[in-house]
Amino acid sequence: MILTSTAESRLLDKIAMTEYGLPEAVLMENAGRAVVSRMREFTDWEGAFTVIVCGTGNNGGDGFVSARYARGAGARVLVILMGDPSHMGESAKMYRKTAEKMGIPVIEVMEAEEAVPYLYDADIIIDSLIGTGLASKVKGEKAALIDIINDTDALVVSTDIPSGLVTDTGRPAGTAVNADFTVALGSVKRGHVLYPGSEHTGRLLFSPIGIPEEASEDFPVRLLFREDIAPLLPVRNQISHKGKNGFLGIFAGSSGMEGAALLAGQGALYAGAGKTAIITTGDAAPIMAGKFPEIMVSSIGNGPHFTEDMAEAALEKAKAYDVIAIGPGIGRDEETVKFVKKMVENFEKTIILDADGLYAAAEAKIDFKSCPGRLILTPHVGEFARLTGLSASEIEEKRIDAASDFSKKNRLVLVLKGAPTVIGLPDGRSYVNTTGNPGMATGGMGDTLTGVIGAMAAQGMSPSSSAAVGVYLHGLAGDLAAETTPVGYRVTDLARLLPKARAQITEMDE
Ligand SMILES: NC(=O)C1=CN([C@@H]2O[C@H](COP(=O)(O)OP(=O)(O)OC[C@H]3O[C@@H](n4cnc5c(N)ncnc54)[C@H](O)[C@@H]3O)[C@@H](O)[C@H]2O)[C@H](O)CC1
Ligand SMILES: [K+]
Repeated sequence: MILTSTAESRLLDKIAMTEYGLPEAVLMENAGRAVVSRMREFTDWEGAFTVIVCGTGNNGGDGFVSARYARGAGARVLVILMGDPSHMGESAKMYRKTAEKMGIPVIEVMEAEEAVPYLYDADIIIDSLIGTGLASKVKGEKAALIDIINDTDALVVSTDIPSGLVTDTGRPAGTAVNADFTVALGSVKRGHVLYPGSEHTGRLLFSPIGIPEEASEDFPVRLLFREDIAPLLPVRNQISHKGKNGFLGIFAGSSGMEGAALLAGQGALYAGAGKTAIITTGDAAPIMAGKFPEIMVSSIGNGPHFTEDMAEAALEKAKAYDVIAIGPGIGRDEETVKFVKKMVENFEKTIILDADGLYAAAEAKIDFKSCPGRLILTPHVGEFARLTGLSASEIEEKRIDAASDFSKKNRLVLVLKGAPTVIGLPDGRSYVNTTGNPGMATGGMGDTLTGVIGAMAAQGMSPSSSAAVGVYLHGLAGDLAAETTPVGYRVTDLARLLPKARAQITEMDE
């Protein structure tokens, strides 16, 4: 499913109207009706005192349509209109008249205070004050009205996007409605999935409004749902044997940081890699040996961490692997930085670069475009800040564009971890993941994800698909873990749920 910016959602409306001949009034009718029909599953309109708060834009127009359908569903309805009615567009004006013709009371208010008696009495409030047309910081009486809506204990349903939320960034423009439900109309917007927009949105529902799918087929940002992932998963047929499911070599660990390497290996194991090897340093190997009988642990050179002179032997060893991962627990010694540089600039198959492997890449100023291999980088915001020179807040402000700009410029796959995780593709398109939860913000989750993505790539998937499936699966396993223990579940609990998550994806596909 596509994820749109404000400009893209406006373009979609325009294409629908001009190229497909769908009048604005039809889109608006579909929108207003969708809000009421999608909510039937979650609330009983019958007898509910419903106050529809309308602005003077098309979001308000949707609200006048919703008033009719809520009435039709048995609710007692009343419309509060705030703003200069002369600003209303033709469709919105028309639907106001329709509602009034049916005897639906429309109360024009200039001050938020006037709306107080109705709002505090409401069972349900439909928030149709401002949608994607938010122009700047919400000012004056509309801001006060939003704060009153948030203060009531009515069930709040936002039309298209919570009023006051900036569609492109998910940030409140001064203040924003805290909705219990938001019905996204025609497309899911970036503000619905970017933090804190995802909190203001509440439970996100989606409804098409008649815009043909073709209109958006080349839009660059897509949300990853199960139906996007299922077709990408390699089918494990009966005769499949470990050789077919690929060989992943994980160059990881150092003295005192053996755990990260083991967690990456564990992630690969439970994600179905055919064979998994951990290659580590002389001092770290004995600590790891035997922890997972299925994982071959070997070492190159002696000493506490990787050094440049180990690179030749490592590249020799790496010939046996289909995919390698570099980084979990390798440390930041300058010799290790040189080791990583040699590996990344000479290995010709797929490399997942993570954790201190990313630190090394930034320190050594590796020119990713000139590397012979297919790269997948998996930074969290801090590692990405070091790679790009952007600050963490600059990145969070434009997480989707920051990821896709970087992946396009460096012609690689970038997994920008966080809420939500964004996958930038070499051609500048991007995926936004829809699985995962706050319980996953703990040490070792990233190491595990490296192993999961490595396992997907080892099973023959392209770097883009490996990243998409790996991130989705990892988050889904985290959601399964959270079902039993909301917070405080261990990374290992998540890893052990990977096979169940994978089965859940393929089962539902049959
Ligand atoms: N375009 C279409 O074909 C369809 C759009 N749909 C709905 O329309 C809105 C977008 O409508 P738009 O007319 O562009 O503006 P809004 O109604 O979202 O907002 C304008 C409204 O808000 C007030 N306002 C704007 N900025 C501020 C501010 N900073 N402070 C206070 N008030 C502000 C302005 O005065 C107007 O009253 C979209 O979200 C959909 O809901 C249909 O769904 C489908 C057809
Ligand atoms: K709204």
